[in-house]
Amino acid sequence: MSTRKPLMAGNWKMNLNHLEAIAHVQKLAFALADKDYEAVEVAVLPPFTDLRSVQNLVEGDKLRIVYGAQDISAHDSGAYTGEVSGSMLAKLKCTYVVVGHSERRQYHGETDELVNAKVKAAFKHGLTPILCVGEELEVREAGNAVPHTLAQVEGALKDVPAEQAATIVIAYEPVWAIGTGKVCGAGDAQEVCAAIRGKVAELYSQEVADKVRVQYGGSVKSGNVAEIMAQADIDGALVGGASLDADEFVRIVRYREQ
Ligand SMILES: O=C[C@H](O)COP(=O)(O)O
Repeated sequence: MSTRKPLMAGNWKMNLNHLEAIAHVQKLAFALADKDYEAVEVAVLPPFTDLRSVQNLVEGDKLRIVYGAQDISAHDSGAYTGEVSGSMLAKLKCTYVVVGHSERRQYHGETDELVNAKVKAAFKHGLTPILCVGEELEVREAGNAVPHTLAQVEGALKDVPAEQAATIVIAYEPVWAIGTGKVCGAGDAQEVCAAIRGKVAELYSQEVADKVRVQYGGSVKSGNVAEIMAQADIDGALVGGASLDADEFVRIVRYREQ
């Protein structure tokens, strides 16, 4: 039986302004009971502009919800217009930061090298990366989902020490399942997530691999989360669209009750 605590994280993407964020987190806090936080870790990943408001709420009301950002600069500081540094996110007491989301890879040209630099920047500033990996539809159809995804894992972890790697969260998100309503079959998701853990064991050790939490992401909803979470190598979900509906996200967090 795994001792890894499941992480249910809501990636809001470019949705909810800071006022909406406050209302949303209040709703989550109101609906979640102590036993929910004991069973799983609940995280929200709002846009940068919401982080201060979420921090004030979480600290002011001592909420057990944690939060993080959706991206991080590979640079520490300086003339990088539009970028947000790891030290800025750490100052806002972020726990997590999403790195290498397929939308960043696709629309902002992020390469494995840049993702690797961002993973290192996150660790440098005491943030836990949620490293996103996963294949496009044509890659899956060609039968290359596993090698494609493992190459992304290896690229992102290049020169990352074992003690840091053991704390990372890796989110397997098949690109074709993101926001499409097409969820990856639980067995297929398990196959890739097990291969990800195997790759971490190969790069480091089985001990490190056993500590790493591997999430599934891609059209997760209350109706499919229980089957996904029943898989041996899946330790949580990275939820996009369904995390914008507080009631639905709470149902996802409570997947064990289904
Ligand atoms: O980060 C979250 C994923 O991109 C999944 O998004 P989705 O749940 O809307 O498919």
